[in-house]
Amino acid sequence: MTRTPVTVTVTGAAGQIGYALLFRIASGALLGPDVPVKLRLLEIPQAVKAAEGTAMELDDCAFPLLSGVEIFDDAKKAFAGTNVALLVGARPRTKGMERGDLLEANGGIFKPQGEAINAGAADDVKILVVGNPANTNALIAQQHAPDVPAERFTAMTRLDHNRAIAQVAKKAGVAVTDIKKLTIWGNHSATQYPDLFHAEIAGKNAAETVNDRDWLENDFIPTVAKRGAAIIEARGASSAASAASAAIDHVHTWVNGTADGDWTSMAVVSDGSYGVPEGLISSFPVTTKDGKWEIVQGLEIDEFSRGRIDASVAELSEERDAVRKLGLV
Ligand SMILES: NC(=O)C1=CN([C@@H]2O[C@H](COP(=O)(O)OP(=O)(O)OC[C@H]3O[C@@H](n4cnc5c(N)ncnc54)[C@H](O)[C@@H]3O)[C@@H](O)[C@H]2O)C=CC1
Ligand SMILES: O=C([O-])CC(=O)C(=O)O
Repeated sequence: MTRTPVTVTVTGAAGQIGYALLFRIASGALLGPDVPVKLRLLEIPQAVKAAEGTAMELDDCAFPLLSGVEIFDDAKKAFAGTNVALLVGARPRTKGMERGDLLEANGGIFKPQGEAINAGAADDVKILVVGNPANTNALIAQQHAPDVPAERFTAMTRLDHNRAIAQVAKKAGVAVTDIKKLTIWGNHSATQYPDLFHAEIAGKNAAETVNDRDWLENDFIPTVAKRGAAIIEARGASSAASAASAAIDHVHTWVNGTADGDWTSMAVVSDGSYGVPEGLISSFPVTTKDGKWEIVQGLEIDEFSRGRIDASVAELSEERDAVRKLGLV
């Protein structure tokens, strides 16, 4: 039986993450090797031509699962009927821009995109916001889509999650597949808290197995939290292929489920769990099943972890206050 193609909308399609992402979606990595996809690319008018070039290359790959590519510079059209929306395009911070300016500029993108998703996306739409500041951009879009269940709006901390797994595996001299139950808490920013106290290495507590508190506090946490800046320093451009790979992982896990005995990190709308104020889009440990996520409950949070989680969540509250003042939420 031939399946109906799933419609996937990608914003910022002509950007560097878009270039790394689209080919993997079309190859089947996003949804699975038997799921045909239809791509809808959204760009600003100046970048439509570049998106057309990428679409030509997608044609040239003759991907068996790709049933069509359409390009738009109008959000309402791009999100009409979409099942999966990957919101990658955002306004980067430029010289002389204050944080408030950045939030305002992104509000100008994520408010209309939230409205467009509300107006025309498919009933089962799932949204991943990658464009920074990802958590607050997701909050802005979610607040302008009152008819879409809030839990469908998520923001990406899977890149941080994957970065943390890679660092622990290297430190412990094990395979990345031996690391389970890693959690990124809070904001996708330098305040994020990668948590090893609930993680496992080959079935044993990760923090105890590593048994190196100095490394955990002064190497592991800052390395993961500042990895984005380190990549920019080394590459002269921000993470692109790894960000695209994490976006694929995020949606694939959301749709296909977490493995038994493991969880992942996703920034999702808080229900008040772990003292995170309700409504903030904050990263938590989550399990997924049948296309739905659930926050892992009952983890004991010690004083050290409490302080780290609270600091990152306080930053999210400040960002929410700032966009409230701008009338964006
Ligand atoms: N959450 C995460 O872990 C990560 C997030 N990022 C963020 O992802 C975003 C994209 O990164 P890159 O692809 O490297 O940037 P880029 O600058 O190469 O591409 C962004 C693209 O978005 C487009 N765009 C701007 N406004 C748009 C709008 N209103 N509608 C549709 N498209 C629009 C631009 O024309 C451009 O082609 C940035 O905000 C970056 O900071 C990057 C890495 C990791
Ligand atoms: O810092 C940036 O612009 C890119 C980013 O979010 C990351 O690499 O984590």
